[in-house]
Amino acid sequence: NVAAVGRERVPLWGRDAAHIAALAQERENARFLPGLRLAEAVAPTDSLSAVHAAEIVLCAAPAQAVRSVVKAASPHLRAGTAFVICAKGIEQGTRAFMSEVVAEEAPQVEVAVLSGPSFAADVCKGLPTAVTVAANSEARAQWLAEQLSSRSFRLYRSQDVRGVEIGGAVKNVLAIACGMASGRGLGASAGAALIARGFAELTRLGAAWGARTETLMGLSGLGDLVLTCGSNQSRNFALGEALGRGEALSEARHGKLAEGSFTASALMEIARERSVEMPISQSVAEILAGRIDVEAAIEALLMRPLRAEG
Ligand SMILES: NC(=O)C1=CN([C@@H]2O[C@H](COP(=O)(O)OP(=O)(O)OC[C@H]3O[C@@H](n4cnc5c(N)ncnc54)[C@H](O)[C@@H]3O)[C@@H](O)[C@H]2O)C=CC1
Ligand SMILES: O=C(CO)COP(=O)(O)O
Repeated sequence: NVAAVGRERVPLWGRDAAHIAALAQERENARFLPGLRLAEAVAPTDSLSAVHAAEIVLCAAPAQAVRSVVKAASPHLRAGTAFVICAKGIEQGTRAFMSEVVAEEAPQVEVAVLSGPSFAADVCKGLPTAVTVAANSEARAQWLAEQLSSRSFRLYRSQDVRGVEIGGAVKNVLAIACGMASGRGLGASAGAALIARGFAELTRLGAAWGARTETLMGLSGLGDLVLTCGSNQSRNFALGEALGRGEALSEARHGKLAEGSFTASALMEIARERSVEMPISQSVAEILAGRIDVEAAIEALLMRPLRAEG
């Protein structure tokens, strides 16, 4: 809907023809965003060829599906199209960041990343939100910020593509840990400690990839971490909370997408490769893999050797 502000027609592609037809008819997505109407200009379509005419394409598929979607869209994408990744995650198996996936599958486009604290429902209701858009060139990032900003949806520009995608991927894993602490009833102080120590992990990983401190401390890093770790409106937090209450992983998802649960293992692999210590994220990955339970993970974190802060 934000992309529709000031535009006459914005195609919205989805893979499920029946769902797209229902969306076009009802002008509401009752499952994901109940009660929120699609903007007039949004034109649902099940034809990927719609991307051909676009100057800007926003890709909001789940991270593990981005490669297949981009591969299918690639023949229709023109050279120089601004391809804006909205997914937050790292690809399992290849351990690739989303910008790498897009560069491999559609080398003709100009990749950008949009990320930051923004629950879809808040954005759709027109509540004030601010996020970061990163592109390799300053001019491209500025142009995208101008094209996509509205009064309530403010875009800050950046050239730190990797820093922005690291923040989005890591905060989801950390939100699962914060949810677990909440589900276990560990209290608000423990939640704050997890956010601060989690941010130290995010910063260490970012530094290993040359991310800028301003990026990690900005909207797409600390900003999104605070949002996602502090509200069970977050699906990652809600998954952790359910696990913390003792639900099995198979039930705890409640049919919702929790990106951190798919990114955790790949995150641990890239952290290990670059010798980055990430004990909280590691605990989440091990719990999700069924190697330890929540109680054992808490015990292990509390018994870690005392060290200097940093
Ligand atoms: N919902 C939110 O508040 C925000 C979500 N994001 C990110 O956007 C990405 C997508 O999240 P949501 O839209 O919330 O998820 P969602 O679960 O609400 O919707 C995902 C959509 O992708 C479709 N899909 C799933 N697999 C697909 C495939 N293989 N090919 C094509 N389509 C496929 C589903 O049918 C569904 O329509 C995630 O990476 C998430 O982290 C980013 C910012 C905010
Ligand atoms: O990324 C988000 C908000 O910025 C959405 O968080 P969840 O995917 O955990 O719901």
